[in-house]
Parts: sequence; C-alpha cells; structure tokens
Amino acid sequence: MAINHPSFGTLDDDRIIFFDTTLRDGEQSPGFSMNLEEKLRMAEELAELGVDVIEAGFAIASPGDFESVQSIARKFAKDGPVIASLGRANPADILRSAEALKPAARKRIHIVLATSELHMRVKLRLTPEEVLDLTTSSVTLGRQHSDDVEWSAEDGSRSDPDFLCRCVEAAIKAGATTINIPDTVGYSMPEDMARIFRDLRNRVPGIEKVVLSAHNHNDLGMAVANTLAAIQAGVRQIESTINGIGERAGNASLEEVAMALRTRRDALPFRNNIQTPRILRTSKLLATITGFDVQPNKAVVGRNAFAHESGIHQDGVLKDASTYEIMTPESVGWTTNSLVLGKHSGRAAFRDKLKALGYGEIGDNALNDAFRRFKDIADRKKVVYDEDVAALVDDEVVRGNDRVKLVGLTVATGLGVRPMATLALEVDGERRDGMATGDGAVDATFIAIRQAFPHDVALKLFAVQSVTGGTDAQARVTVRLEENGKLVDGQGSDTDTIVAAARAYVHALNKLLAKRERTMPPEFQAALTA
Ligand SMILES: CC(=O)SCCNC(=O)CCNC(=O)[C@H](O)C(C)(C)COP(=O)(O)OP(=O)(O)OC[C@H]1O[C@@H](n2cnc3c(N)ncnc32)[C@H](O)[C@@H]1OP(=O)(O)O
Ligand SMILES: CC(C)C(=O)C(=O)O
Repeated sequence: MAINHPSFGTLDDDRIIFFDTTLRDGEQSPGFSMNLEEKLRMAEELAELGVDVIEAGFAIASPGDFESVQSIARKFAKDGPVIASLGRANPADILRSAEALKPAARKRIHIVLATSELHMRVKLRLTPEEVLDLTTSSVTLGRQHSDDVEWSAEDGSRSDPDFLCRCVEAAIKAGATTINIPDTVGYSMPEDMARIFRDLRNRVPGIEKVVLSAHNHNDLGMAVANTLAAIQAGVRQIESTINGIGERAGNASLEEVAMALRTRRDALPFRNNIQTPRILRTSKLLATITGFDVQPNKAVVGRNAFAHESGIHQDGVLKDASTYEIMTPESVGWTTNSLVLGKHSGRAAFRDKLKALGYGEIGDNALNDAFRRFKDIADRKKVVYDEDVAALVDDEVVRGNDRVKLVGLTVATGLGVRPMATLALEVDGERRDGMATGDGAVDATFIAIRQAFPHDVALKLFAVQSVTGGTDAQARVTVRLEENGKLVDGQGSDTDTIVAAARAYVHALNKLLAKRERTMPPEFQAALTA
C-alpha cells in the first residue's frame, strides 16, 4: 500500500529509501572524523549518488557538528536530499537539531531512545513507563519543528517485543513518520530481523501509515544480510554507509545493499534512486577523505571485487564475463581491465593481455617462451604488472633468432667473499659452460660468459633500471658492447638483477653476431665463434 510521506509525497510500496549515515554513524568510526569542508564535499557526492536522506550529524554533539549540519542544510536549501540531524529524546537535542536544519529545503529530525531492558535500566536509568512517556513527548516536540520525524528504538532488536510494539505505537501516535528499529550491537540474524518487522506490521495500529526502517550494525558480519531480510519483511527505508563504515565493525554498506537490490531483482523487486555507476567514485572519495582504504576483497568496491587471477576463471571471463561476474564492473563504476595476471593465469589471459598491450603479431615460439618466463616471474612476484609483461615479451621477441642463449646461472656472493658465477650457455644448440670469479657478481657473470663463449669486446655501458616498484620489481639492464667501432645495446629484464644483466649481455652479444654475419662471408663465421 502506498504511503503519503511529508518529504517524499506518495511512496509506492516498491520504493526503497536510502538513508545515508556516513556523516553521522560513519563518522563514529574511530579515526574517521571529517572536517567541515570534507563533509560538504561528501554530502555533494552522496546527493549525486542518489541517496534520499543524508544524516548530516548529531547537532548537539559539538559546535563543529552543529556547523556541519547547518552548512549541509544550507547547501541543500533549494532542493536535494532530505537532511537529517540525530538527537537524544530530550528538548535540548531536538531544538539544536531543529536550529541546525532550518536552512534545508527538506529536513528530518531524528530522535533516538533505547528500548531494551538492559539499556533502559543500566544506561538511561529509566523505567519502561518513563521511556514510553519520553517517546511521546520527544516526538511531539520534534513534530512542532519538522513534519518529517524519525523515531529510532536504540537496541530495538534486543528489546522485549511487546514493549517495542507499545513504544512504536506511542511514537506513531505522537506523529513519527519513520520508525527505525536498529540492530545497534549487530546481534541479530536475518530471521530475527524479519520476525521483528513482521511482528510490528501485524500488531501496531497505524503502522501502515509510516515508513519502516532498518539500521544494522556489522558486529557479526550480518548487517547487509539483515538489511535485505528486513526489506523482505516490509521495510522500505534502509540506513547504511559508504564502505560500511560506522561505530565498531560498521554499518550495512550502501554499495552492497544497492547492488544486491540491482542484481537480485528476482528476490528483491524494488526501485531506488541510487546511481550505481557512481558507487566506486563515492567509495574512493570517502577513502581519500578519511585516509582509510577498503580491504582488497571488499564486495563491490574492493580492488579485487572484479579481478580474476586464475586461468580457468580468466578463460571463462574472456569467453563470456557472466561465467564469473554476477554484475558488470561498469555498473558500479569500474573501468579498468579486470584480468590480473598472476601465477594462476593461463595462456588465454596472457595472450589477451599481450593484445591489450599492443603485441598483436608475436609468433607462437616467442609467445610460449614469454609465457614460460611469465610463470616463472609470477611465482616470485606478488603482482605481475603490465610493464613486467611488456619487458619480458620485449625480451623474448628480440631473442627469437638468437644463436647464444642463457640456460643457467648460479652466483655465489656475500660479505668478504669473492663472487663466483657458474653459467651455462647454448650456442647454436650446443651447451657451453663457464665459471669465473670477479669484482662483484656482475663482473664474475660477464667473465663467465666470455669463458663459455670466447670473444673480445669492450663493455661501454652498464645501466640498471627498475621496471616497477617494490623489492620484487623486475630490473631492466642495458649493456652496451663495442667491437671494431661498432656499438650494440642489449636489454635484459628479470626480478634478479644479475640474471637481468646476464640476459642483457647475451642479447648484446647476439646483436654483434648478427652484425658480423651480415658483413662477413659464411666461411669466416665458424672461425670467429670457435
Ligand atoms: C547508537 C548510537 O549510535 S547513538 C548516537 C551516538 N552518538 C553520539 O553519542 C554523538 C556524540 N555524543 C556526544 O557528543 C555526547 O555524548 C553528547 C553531547 C551527546 C552528550 O554528552 P554528555 O552530556 O557529556 O553526556 P554523556 O555522553 O557522558 O552521557 C550520555 C547521557 O545521555 C543520556 N542518554 C543516552 N541516550 C539517551 C537518549 N536516547 N535520550 C535521552 N538521554 C539519553 C545518558 O543516560 C547519559 O545521561 P546521564 O549523564 O544523565 O547519565
Ligand atoms: C541512532 C541509532 C539509529 C543508531 O545509530 C543505532 O542504534 O545503532
């Protein structure tokens, strides 16, 4: 049945209102305080995202909180979301909220009062009858300052069901337009949630005229599941935060609820105003403002939420993304390639990555060799970046017709030890070994190469550069050799700088051999390489 709501007009039964409390409950996360400018920026973004209500703060908490609520109210003085301020069930809090909200085009006074036996007895030190009276008087006062009043039964999910029904009835009679039942300590299970709301709908007179709301905490990781169960039991306002931030383990995360509604319309056939392609940028804005990134595996907005690393998954995604993606990355604002190369990746993803990097025409041999080296690097590196792939493919492409190949290298070095390199080359298919000591690991390696494959050239340049960041980054080494006035540059890359150096030297050597072949008759070639 449709509800006639003071802020929203006619609300059809399939409409879900998103009440965002990132700036109030979210800010209650330790270390997540935001300054005025940051709250204003966040409020702007939340409005763009399409939330229906922004809870801007707790006006009486501090002069700063008052100013934030008032400034956000001013920002939405002409139109925009409903702006709410929370306060306790006492006149001072309610009047402070009313004052701060004055400039807003649409405002809501939000009043909270605990209803559980434990909270009433220990925290409030009030009898149930006093709580009932306070409910009536506070909501009545709230209604004198705003047509839109939300009443929340703090610790409602642990309250006696009969008493909760009486409180809700009193709040509705006093004029509350939204009734919110929080699972304040994140104790409920989805079936508890459903039971609480069904109970209220069955038992409280006038409940059909107000919007029912759920506010769930994540102490047992069930905030989103509880929110969805509440919707299925008749709730039409959900309270949530961006990235699920909030007191202790946080609140139901807006992005997860919104995407569950979008993805599971079969089970949750409801409409809402959330512009889901803005979700990622809103999440990132909050992370930037607070300095807290979401964990990589966070649903919807985590770095890995749409990343596929294993070969079988990547192959499936390349054939049809719906094999492993229940929602599209674009639907929440992701634009980057979701295939992450790692040790579990297969050839299909590797080939796809090469295509994306512009390596369309690589021969099968070079591709296979590059893939083998990629697996080797992936075993050693946490993440194989695009630049790593490019470096190793470049390596393989230029090595396609090499006569000299590096097939083995061991280097022993350390403090007070003269470095020794033991090395194996394949020259025109024939194995040659070298072993040498030197002034450093690189020097020993280069001498060993000259031992395995005697030649007389001058080393003109040796340069090392890091391809990507981190101590596991690939090194790209450039070696310049000179022979009879001819200069050649060789490149090599590897996570091991010495191996990269050996590859670069051998690469330069191959270029020299190619030059010789182009300038000398075949009968002299054998003599040169003997
Ligand atoms: C579940 C929730 O998230 S509720 C919202 C939580 N958010 C906040 O607490 C906002 C920040 N809070 C504050 O800045 C402060 O706590 C203030 C300004 C609200 C109050 O500060 P103080 O006056 O110093 O009181 P203090 O915080 O020590 O204690 C809270 C008092 O409010 C009373 N109280 C708690 N909830 C309610 C309520 N819903 N209605 C009426 N009184 C309440 C407590 O019984 C206690 O009263 P007492 O001092 O007589 O024992
Ligand atoms: C103020 C209410 C809604 C709250 O934050 C809670 O009970 O967790």
